[in-house]
Amino acid sequence: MADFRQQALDYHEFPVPGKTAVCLTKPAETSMDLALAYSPGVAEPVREIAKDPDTAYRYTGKGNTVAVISNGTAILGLGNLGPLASKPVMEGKALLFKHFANIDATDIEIKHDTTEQFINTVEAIADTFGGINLEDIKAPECFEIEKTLIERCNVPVFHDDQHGTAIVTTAGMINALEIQGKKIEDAIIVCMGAGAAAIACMTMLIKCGIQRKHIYMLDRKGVIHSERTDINEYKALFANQTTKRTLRDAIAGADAFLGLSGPDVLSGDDVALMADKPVIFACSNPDPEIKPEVAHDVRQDLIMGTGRSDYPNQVNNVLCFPFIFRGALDVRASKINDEMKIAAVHAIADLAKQSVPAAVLAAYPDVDALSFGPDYVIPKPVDPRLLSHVAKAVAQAAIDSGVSVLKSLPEGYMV
Ligand SMILES: NC(=O)C1=CN([C@@H]2O[C@H](COP(=O)(O)OP(=O)(O)OC[C@H]3O[C@@H](n4cnc5c(N)ncnc54)[C@H](OP(=O)(O)O)[C@@H]3O)[C@@H](O)[C@H]2O)C=CC1
Ligand SMILES: CC(=O)C(=O)O
Ligand SMILES: [Mg+2]
Repeated sequence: MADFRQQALDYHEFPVPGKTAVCLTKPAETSMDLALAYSPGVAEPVREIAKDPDTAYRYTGKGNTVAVISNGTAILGLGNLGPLASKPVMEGKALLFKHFANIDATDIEIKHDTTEQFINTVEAIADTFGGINLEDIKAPECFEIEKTLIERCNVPVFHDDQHGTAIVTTAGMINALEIQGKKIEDAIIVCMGAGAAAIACMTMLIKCGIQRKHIYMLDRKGVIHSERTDINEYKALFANQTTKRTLRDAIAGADAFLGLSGPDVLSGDDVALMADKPVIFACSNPDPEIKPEVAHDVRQDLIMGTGRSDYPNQVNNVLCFPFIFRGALDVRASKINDEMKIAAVHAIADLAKQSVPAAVLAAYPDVDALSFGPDYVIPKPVDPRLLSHVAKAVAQAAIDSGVSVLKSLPEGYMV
């Protein structure tokens, strides 16, 4: 473990600090190149954009850029460690945008006093980019921030921890429940955590068939129930009329547990109380709510997922955000709406049922085979088909729901 820590630090430090850099897309060798790139040539696109702002998509990189913006208030499951400490995660998201979807992402970490100040800062820079990916901003402020920015910005604004996580979790949960022979409308689910990711995941699961009354949501103080007077308006949407108060009360007989909280909050004894053939997605990063080996020691009939790359079933928003933005940017969607999100859910879920290409297996040397089943409920992030499947479904949904500038997919798109 000490070795891994040093390896991770070395990865970030060498051969140059950080994980991203800028590259040029045009020549800059000759005096003519410079005359075109800079003065006097650059004045021509300046004049065009001043006349018609839409031409920024034609003459600048705007249309292929996303800003990854954080204030560091909920960095993974590590908590509020401030904007600068969030930079490795934001650079990491930029790496994933580029590697998986060829989107040029810029990380921006914002220091602020008030929520309004944060919103104003993002609004002021939003036109520079083709889209805004909000990241690791804690609840409940994240809800107002995203809503207001969607209203005020001309480009798609997407809080990844809410919707990216919800899309991937829902895709995985649909498949895992199917493998366990459970109907989604009958499933009882315990959600540990009541923040950005948890609220969005439960909202999306309801849209895809889970019954609201079958959800037990918990925060640090226990079950969110209708007699609590200390809960915000977002948690209140999930307040049940129930006598259950603790995780132990809620987990007894539950079909599924979703962890979006912190490390080691679910014990083996809790897992033993779940219904037959349970599903556990312990998605807290970097340390899950329960270690897979602890859960598997207790139950053999379990489907287990985590947010990490080093266990089967990685339930992580990386399966979504590069690809949903790819689709949205490619048809110039003005927003990322529910139709696009639900299209992404089904594209991800369906891909797990198709046979896995050799390139994916090659990236997991410890795995002999991957096929739809308990250890493979969701595609691997390295699966090259995610790009075409998810981006195409999302782009088509944007067109069909009338939020795109392009009115049909470009000829040969993602074939
Ligand atoms: N795998 C994935 O793709 C993703 C995983 N996550 C993980 O989800 C977690 C939450 O992230 P996010 O929603 O953005 O953060 P927020 O700060 O918005 O929410 C955190 C929530 O978790 C609760 N919580 C934290 N620690 C505990 C604990 N020990 N016991 C019970 N509840 C706890 C908090 O309770 P209270 O309200 O009482 O403070 C709060 O409701 C993180 O661990 C993060 O890594 C997030 C996004 C994606
Ligand atoms: C994966 C991610 O976005 C998180 O843990 O916050
Ligand atoms: Mg995050």
